[in-house]
Amino acid sequence: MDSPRHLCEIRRAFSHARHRCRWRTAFTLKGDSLQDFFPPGAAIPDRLQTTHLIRERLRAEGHLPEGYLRSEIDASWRRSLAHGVRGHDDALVSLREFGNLDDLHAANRMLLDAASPELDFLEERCGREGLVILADADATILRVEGDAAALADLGIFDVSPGATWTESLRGTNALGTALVEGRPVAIDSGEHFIGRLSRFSCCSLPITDPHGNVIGVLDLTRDGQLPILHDTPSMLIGAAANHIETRLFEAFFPELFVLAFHPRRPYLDSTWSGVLAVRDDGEIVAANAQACDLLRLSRSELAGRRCEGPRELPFTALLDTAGALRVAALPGEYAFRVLRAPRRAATRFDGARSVQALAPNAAAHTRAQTANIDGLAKLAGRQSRLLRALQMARQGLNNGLPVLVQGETGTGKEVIARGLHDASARAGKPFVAVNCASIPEGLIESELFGYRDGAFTGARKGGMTGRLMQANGGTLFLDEIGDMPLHLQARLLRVLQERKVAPLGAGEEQPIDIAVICATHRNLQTMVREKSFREDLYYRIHGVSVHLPALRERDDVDLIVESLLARLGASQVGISAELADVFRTHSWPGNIRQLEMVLRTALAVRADDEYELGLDHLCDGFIDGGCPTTPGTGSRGLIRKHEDELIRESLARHEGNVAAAAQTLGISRATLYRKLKRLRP
Ligand SMILES: Nc1ncnc2c1ncn2[C@@H]1O[C@H](COP(=O)(O)OP(=O)(O)OP(=O)(O)O)[C@@H](O)[C@H]1O
Repeated sequence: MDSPRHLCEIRRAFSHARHRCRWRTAFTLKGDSLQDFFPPGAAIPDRLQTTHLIRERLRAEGHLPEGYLRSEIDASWRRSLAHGVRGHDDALVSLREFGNLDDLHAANRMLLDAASPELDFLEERCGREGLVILADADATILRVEGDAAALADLGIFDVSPGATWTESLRGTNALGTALVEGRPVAIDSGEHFIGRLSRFSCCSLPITDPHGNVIGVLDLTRDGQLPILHDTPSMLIGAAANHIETRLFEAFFPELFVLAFHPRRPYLDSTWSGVLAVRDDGEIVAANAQACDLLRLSRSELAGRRCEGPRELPFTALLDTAGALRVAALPGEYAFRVLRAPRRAATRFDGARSVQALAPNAAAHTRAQTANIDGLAKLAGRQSRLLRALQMARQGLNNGLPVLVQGETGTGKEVIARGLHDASARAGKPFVAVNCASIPEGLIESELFGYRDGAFTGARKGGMTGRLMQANGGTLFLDEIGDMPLHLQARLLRVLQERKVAPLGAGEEQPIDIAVICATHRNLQTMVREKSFREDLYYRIHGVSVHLPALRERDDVDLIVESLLARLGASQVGISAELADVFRTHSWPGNIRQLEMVLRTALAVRADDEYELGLDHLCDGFIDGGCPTTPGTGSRGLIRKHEDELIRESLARHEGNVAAAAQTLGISRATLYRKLKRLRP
């Protein structure tokens, strides 16, 4: 029940907050009582008072009163609570320092390079007011500019490269919350979940790559409350994020034209202009959010279209005879500027040039020698055989050999495929995963090969770029290759041999440059003997083979538990010796995925102040007869039941939004769709 006195206090502070004026004063948060933070007689900011009282209430009564925080902050505080973050005492929040800063920087080289000029500029303009921070897509800080020492004296001592600021670890904070929300977020002083951060305000903007994937976040953190109106620093940081995204177009597509356009010429250099990456022949490969808004088409609708005139798009883009891209808009429609022409002198689009231009260049290759190789070592844990196989696979990929990853379900095949891509010369290029088991049979062909406008009844207007072409220049990961229908195996074989793709309904073939990783839990040799898998395709994809051991065969379950707990935002939690023993000897039919579910369940049932998981946190019958340890029997059923409940819960929480539910569950959308098939009556 609400305590009337407490509610009254919060209401009073809340109504002051509504009418507050711009406030700025020096204060230091040290103790537990709000009065301790201010010199006698100093004005206490209203929002800080409100949030302080709410935090007190939460501590005393264990629940968050409704209706006092802004709705996005309220939602974030509730998520913070669900993650077990403690608003008053974050002494136990350890810094999840990235093991090796060189690795962290190598893994984010493209983002760092694109952001570097903006960070220097922002430091000059806003460095005295606070900190300018760039973090990666996991909220791990890459670079900090500004007077970090001054802010450290005031209580933020853990803002440094390598420190992770996910919401699950540190509660509501602009960096972590902007990544969860996928949009710009401002956190005003006391709105931080952890009391220690109350005197600071931050605004963060996610940074997306040209395909629309969030790859980082830019943040401005200042002492004191947020100004009511957008002030110069907040506007500068918004423009900076935009410039970084445009520069990423140039870094992502060195072989393409990058164009800016806007209906009004003076706006061409502004943050409102649309940006497109366009091939020599006018085909659009990528578009920024503003381009989508201006043309009223989504990214996927734009990709693959040609700028061919009024019926397609209101402009044309073609090479002239001198090899320069000429863009012409309908009269009065758009103004254009070519931001960057391809590095090589452009010639008319032809297969030979295209493949050459898309092949990994020497610089990328050198980068890949250093980038993320440690990531593979981490994935291999203490399995020296696996590490050797992964090193061979990486070399194989760099030399154009396909890699086949085999292992039982849940052993981490997709994780390994991504790790190999990240450690290869194609790191930073597209990694396109296709789950051959989750796409309806009738759609696999169009999904893989794409189609031209009008290729078949019901085809999307403007056609669609297939997954093979989307992976051009990068890596194609064909998961569950054993489930690919026979007739498509023949088409895939042809693509792998000829390195050319013809979208459905198109006569001409386009050259393609991809590295290929396939994975399966099936025994392909048996399938070849039974004639359900083509022998020639088997030998074509079986370049370097990586066999992933089942969890019961691994002697480093402890390392995997550690990495899973960290990923679940519970790196401060450990496991008891007895539980470690049980984990080591269990047969784990569902492998790492099953272990992850068990840990998720155990974390969910532990009390807030418990930092060691023990046998008591296991589901009933996990150890005794109720959870037998032989594969394929009751244990799988029990784990499945928990898994199904988590899936239903997550879908309900996200009102049926599969992408959001998959993100919360930490699985890919394709995996969630596959699991949903099982849930259907
Ligand atoms: N080395 C690892 N450390 C920690 N977690 C891991 C590791 N490998 C895999 N995982 C986690 O285990 C789960 C299953 O991994 P993944 O989907 O890659 O397995 P899979 O073999 O492809 O599964 P399936 O056969 O069902 O497609 C994922 O949640 C993944 O993040």
